[in-house]
Amino acid sequence: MSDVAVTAAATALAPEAAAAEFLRSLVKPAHILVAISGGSDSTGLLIALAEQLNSSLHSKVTLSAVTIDHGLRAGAADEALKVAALCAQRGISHFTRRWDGDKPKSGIMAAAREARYELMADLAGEISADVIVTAHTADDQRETLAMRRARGGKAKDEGGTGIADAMLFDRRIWIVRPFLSCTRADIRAYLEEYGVSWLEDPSNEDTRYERVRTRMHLAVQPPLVLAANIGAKRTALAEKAATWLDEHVTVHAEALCDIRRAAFSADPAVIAYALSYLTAVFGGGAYGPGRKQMERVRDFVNAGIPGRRTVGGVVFDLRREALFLMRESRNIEPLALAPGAAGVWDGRFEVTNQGLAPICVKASGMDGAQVFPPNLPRGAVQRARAAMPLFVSNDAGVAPIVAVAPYLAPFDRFLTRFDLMFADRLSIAFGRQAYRRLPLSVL
Ligand SMILES: Nc1ncnc2c1ncn2[C@@H]1O[C@H](COP(=O)(O)OP(=O)(O)OP(=O)(O)O)[C@@H](O)[C@H]1O
Repeated sequence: MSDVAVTAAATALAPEAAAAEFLRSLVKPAHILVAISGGSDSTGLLIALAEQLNSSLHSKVTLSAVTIDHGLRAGAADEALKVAALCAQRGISHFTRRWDGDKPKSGIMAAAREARYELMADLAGEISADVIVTAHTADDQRETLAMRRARGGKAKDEGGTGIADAMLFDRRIWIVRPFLSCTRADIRAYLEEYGVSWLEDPSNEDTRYERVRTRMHLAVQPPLVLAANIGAKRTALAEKAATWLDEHVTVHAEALCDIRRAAFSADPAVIAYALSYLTAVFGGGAYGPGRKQMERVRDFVNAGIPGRRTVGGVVFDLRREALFLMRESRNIEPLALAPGAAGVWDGRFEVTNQGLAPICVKASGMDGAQVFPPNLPRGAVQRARAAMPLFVSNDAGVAPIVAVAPYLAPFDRFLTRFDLMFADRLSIAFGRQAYRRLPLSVL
């Protein structure tokens, strides 16, 4: 058993206790949007929250519920109606939202999840909900960690977070998972006690899904193991990496950064964590490279021989005084924007066309403007300039008018609270506001 694992007996929370703890953590008044599929976990979460609120300890809390019909199964619309009926019985406002967009041929699960979060976040905006809650359980957590381990991931060390207990989606709304320390068995027993039934999702039995196979495998393993303090380890790492960032890293014009050589004598785990996120941000990726790749970069720096390496679309340019990072100026796709339209270019910049003509955003190449301080090495600056955005108007007579902001890809869609400290510092280094705005006192 790894050092991050503790037995369920020590940490599993009863559903009522988990609901009560979550309600206590909210800054009141609060409006909670419960994501309910109708399965046992999310039905349990809705009932547990409603019961706590009925006991009138939290009179300033409002509950609403949402079911997403992904348009993928014939029975889904019917299930949403059943959930709506349950909510009506309890006097809880219920909304159904349907995913009508084009469905991709591969990666349907990931696309459905993305669409689900998008629809829920939109609804939360419409009804002024402060927070969305989903009913991920300790069993889900255990399955996720087992799957990552099976894929050779880093679930066992501090880099592996599993499912986060709170996540900022799309810089818009926090999604919190109050049942992450509850077991499915306890939730079902709780519902049975209240005489509330739930829907069984047929895909839960479908062994074509990796999660279903993992669940079956885990069912015959020794008692439930929860990775309870993974979050604490990750938070500590994010805080150390934030300090490292403050002490050693300077960002220039949102496209070039230098890291003092002395930084590389720090704890390897801290360096790998920070470098991975820096690589994602400068390379425009949603995820950073794995720890092994970052350790190779660290070894390259510590070997001390000036030269260049490219990892994850980022050039690591080692000079005598510092390591410089910038986007590799190859493979950068142009982005067309109609008047008034906004989009993310190269995963790095959010651009809004505020002019009257259509524009194209592309890599500057040799035409890059001089936006960097004069004392930086020329080669590094030239490379960074070449990968900066250039705005070209489709109407030769009209100059492009744009608003540009750095887009920190790994944090702007799914920011976990473990990474909050590091994300805050990095966004400030990029001249952006920090992320902390939250209706939860626990965060
Ligand atoms: N169709 C749905 N409508 C509303 N909420 C849903 C729906 N599907 C899932 N959820 C919410 O998400 C939780 C987790 O569901 P599930 O494990 O099926 O999703 P997942 O795809 O594994 O997780 P993730 O939320 O990370 O995408 C549920 O307990 C519920 O709160």
